[in-house]
Amino acid sequence: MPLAPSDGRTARPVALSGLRPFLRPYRPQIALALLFLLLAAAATLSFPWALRVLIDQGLARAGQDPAHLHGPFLGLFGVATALGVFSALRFHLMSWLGERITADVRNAVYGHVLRQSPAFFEHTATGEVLSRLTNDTTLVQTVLGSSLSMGLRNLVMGVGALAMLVWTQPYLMLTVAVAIAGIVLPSVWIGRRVRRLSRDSQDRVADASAVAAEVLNHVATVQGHTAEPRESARFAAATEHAFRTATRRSAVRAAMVAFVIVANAAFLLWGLFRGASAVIAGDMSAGELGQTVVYVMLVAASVAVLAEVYGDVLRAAGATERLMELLHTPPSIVDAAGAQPLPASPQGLAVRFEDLSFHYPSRPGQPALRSVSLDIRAGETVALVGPSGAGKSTLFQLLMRFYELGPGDSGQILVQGRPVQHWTLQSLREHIATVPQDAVVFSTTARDNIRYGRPQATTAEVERAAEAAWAHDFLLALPQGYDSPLGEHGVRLSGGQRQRLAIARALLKDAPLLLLDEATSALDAESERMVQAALDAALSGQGQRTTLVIAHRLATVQRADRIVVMDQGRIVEQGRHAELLAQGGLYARLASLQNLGASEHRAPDR
Ligand SMILES: Nc1ncnc2c1ncn2[C@@H]1O[C@H](COP(=O)(O)OP(=O)(O)OP(=O)(O)O)[C@@H](O)[C@H]1O
Repeated sequence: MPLAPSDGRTARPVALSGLRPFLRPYRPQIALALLFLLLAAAATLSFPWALRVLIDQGLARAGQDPAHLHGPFLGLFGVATALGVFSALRFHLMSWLGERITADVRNAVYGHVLRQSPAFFEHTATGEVLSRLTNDTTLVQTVLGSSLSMGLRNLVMGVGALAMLVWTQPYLMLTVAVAIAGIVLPSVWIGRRVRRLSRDSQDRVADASAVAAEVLNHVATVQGHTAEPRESARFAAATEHAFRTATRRSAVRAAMVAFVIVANAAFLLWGLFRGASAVIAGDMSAGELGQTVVYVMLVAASVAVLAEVYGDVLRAAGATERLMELLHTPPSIVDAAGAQPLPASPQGLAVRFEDLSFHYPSRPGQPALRSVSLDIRAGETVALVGPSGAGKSTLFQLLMRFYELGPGDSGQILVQGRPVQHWTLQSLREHIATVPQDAVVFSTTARDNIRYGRPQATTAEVERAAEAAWAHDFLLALPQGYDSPLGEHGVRLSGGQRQRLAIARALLKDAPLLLLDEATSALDAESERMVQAALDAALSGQGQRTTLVIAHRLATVQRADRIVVMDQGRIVEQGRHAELLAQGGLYARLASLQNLGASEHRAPDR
């Protein structure tokens, strides 16, 4: 299922309700934040009223000793202090909530995405997921941490100021309502256009980042082709586009600011004029006029803020929708009802493929396996041999349950005599160690890289595994030995070293089933012999573990109890090296073409 485009066009504010489960744990903090919000709003609203009292009862009595003003002014200062304290508390609590809830959402989405099967990542780009985890959560955080709090404060204040107006100047209300509509409606219209342009400008920035990410990942290739000026120009074109879109947005926004200021001023001046006329005519006291003006200003300001906040709320609703979509995509491969943990199997796992036919979900028309039947005893070492695309890795993928049989598939996989789904996913994968063809090195220390499959392993165990995999010496020679950081932000390992590290990792995991994909990449003779020696160690577990190895070298094939030859998704031959050579079939042909028949094997000197 492809994910929705991340433009928020269809989002409605109700989409924010997806966040409800994340708000629930923080109900006390939310209640407290609302209380401070109400207290701060009450303090603000009491100001204009105090102003009227001051003007009418204080200033109006000209010629008196100003000492009687001390009390009211001190009172006002008290209100201002309360306003400051309550606002600060509200601000801090709301920001805390915004950050906390966003962090929770981010962790939940990441944890969930990590459980998705490889098929999910075939149709969802990693960049898309990352953008949701960063950009969308940031949008939600802005709204929860600031816009929503601003909106609520202005809503309370706007409604409060309106109520005070109705109470003190009911006849003015109609005029105020008309004026507000005159300011708000055009603002909402312009606001919508600003939002669209904001979205465009964000997309253009994302385009520029995409260009940069690709180029930086392949910077050596770019420099090798002396394409730096071309790439700079391509990036500059993308940033220029982003700049132009952003400029258009700010121009529209500037026009909107001008309109709001002028319209507000016109409305206020007109009100003041009417009010001043009423004071002169004796229909209204000066204090009442002052109070009314401030209330009207409060109403107008809060309406303007609310219109702006609404835009943010819509954008956050879109972001929430996209995050919830990720969070609510169930992983396609999960434990079956009543799945059992796979019991410890010190003699290795027995594996059986029964008349297995399989298509990858993205290739329903092309079978990757056709009626494969293979019985592997516990403790046996089986070499899989065959041309590229024969289906060897597919057997591994299905054993690990990275893919499940779909509607057009048939047969089954048995582990320890039970269908693979009988066992819990976690226990199944805990019982399998893998050495992929392209060994993955994480950007952490060498020690942690080896410990990846068994994080609780002791230092001595790590070193023993490294020694068996012929990795100890080169690891010791690194600048900080086993503590040297590797990978992207550390030491770069050679292809052969990476493979030995991956073998050490698998040996340390010490699982009853080892799935080994022998690397085909060309290594120099010395490196090749080291890798071969490491493989020997991995393959020496006959009787204690079952090993399935996708083999490309004679030495590996010869160590196997049995060789299974695959072609176009089928098993075409089975037997031992000499038997298969004698048969003169596909194996004999492959052996003469590849180094299967050629490479000799001699352990390197330690
Ligand atoms: N994720 C996938 N989605 C769709 N098709 C796939 C996928 N992985 C492999 N295939 C296809 O399934 C078939 C079997 O592939 P598989 O990787 O099992 O071959 P292999 O024998 O391991 O080859 P190699 O030695 O080159 O790795 C091929 O036709 C391949 O293109």
